[in-house]
Amino acid sequence: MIEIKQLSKTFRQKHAAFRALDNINLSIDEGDIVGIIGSSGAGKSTLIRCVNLLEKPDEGQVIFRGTDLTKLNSRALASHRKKIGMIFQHFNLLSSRTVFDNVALPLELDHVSAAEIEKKVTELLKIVGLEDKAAAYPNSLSGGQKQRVAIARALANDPWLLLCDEATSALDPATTQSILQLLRDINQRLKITILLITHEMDVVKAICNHVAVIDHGKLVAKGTLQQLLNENTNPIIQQFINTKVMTVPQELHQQLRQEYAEGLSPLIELELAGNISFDELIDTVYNQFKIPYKLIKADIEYLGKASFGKLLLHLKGTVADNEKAVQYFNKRKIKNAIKGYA
Ligand SMILES: Nc1ncnc2c1ncn2[C@@H]1O[C@H](COP(=O)(O)OP(=O)(O)OP(=O)(O)O)[C@@H](O)[C@H]1O
Repeated sequence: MIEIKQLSKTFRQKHAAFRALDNINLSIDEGDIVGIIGSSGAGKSTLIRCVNLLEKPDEGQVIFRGTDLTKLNSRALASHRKKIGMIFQHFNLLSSRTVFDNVALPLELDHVSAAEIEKKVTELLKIVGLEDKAAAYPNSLSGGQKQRVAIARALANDPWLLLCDEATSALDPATTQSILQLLRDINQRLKITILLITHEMDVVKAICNHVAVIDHGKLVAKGTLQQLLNENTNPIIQQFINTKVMTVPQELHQQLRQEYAEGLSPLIELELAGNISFDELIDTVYNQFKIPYKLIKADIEYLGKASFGKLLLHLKGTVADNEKAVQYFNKRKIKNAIKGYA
């Protein structure tokens, strides 16, 4: 569907030049939902904007269904661009136009007849679940509804590819889920390929079948999420999973001693990085080492049989048994840190 080949982009300012994309190679298959992740400033937006030539790359090719977009004149490019829809974090709707007229805009610009516009917009509003809002103005809509309007507008020209630039970042978690569900439906029912940028693990987990990681303008990893997580070497992916800090609950924190003393038990933080499941870990601690424990906190993501995330365990075994458990964690390469004794 899309092949990005040796793509580079340098922003030149008066006294400085900044290489935002450095020799990116990425191919996206028909029907894929690909997520691009990376730290702030890594080049994600620049990459997605280069795909539809909103940003002109200095070098490289963007081959869209066999045509290199970088080689087209502006007229031919405009015609190919119709098959690439785009949605944005802040929706970019026209506040002076109704929902219907916002969705109709690309069709009006394409000189489609009024009757056809009526039919198409009605159909699109139905797809995004906003049939009853056709006459409303954007200001009267919720964030999720605004994004639905933007999605309907992006679908007006029956695109093959939909680019999403942090499309759910301004939405609450429940609305995010409903927009992701809509994007998944669009992908499956309308067979539209999706390329999205996100900084949210949940978005990748919910809908992406492939992930590309960008760092300082370079593509540093690509594959299924499972593959990338299993590789377990990429600090950006690790950062992406383990963003949450495990704070010790206040009451326990007050009892916590830094040094071991008789009668105290270790409070241990464990980091699961896909090499063991949460269930196996707990089973080993309890059934194999016979250590009674208290699970203080857990922030775990499940992906197939693997688990990712952090947990706080208060191990209440004998000193020798607790020590055996720590040796086991080390052997299984499970990062662990004793936060204190209580
Ligand atoms: N028009 C521009 N002129 C100069 N520098 C730019 C321009 N656009 C982007 N940059 C720089 O290129 C780098 C990559 O920017 P980009 O917006 O692609 O990053 P990003 O990964 O999308 O970041 P974020 O997650 O914060 O949106 C940044 O250092 C940015 O400052």
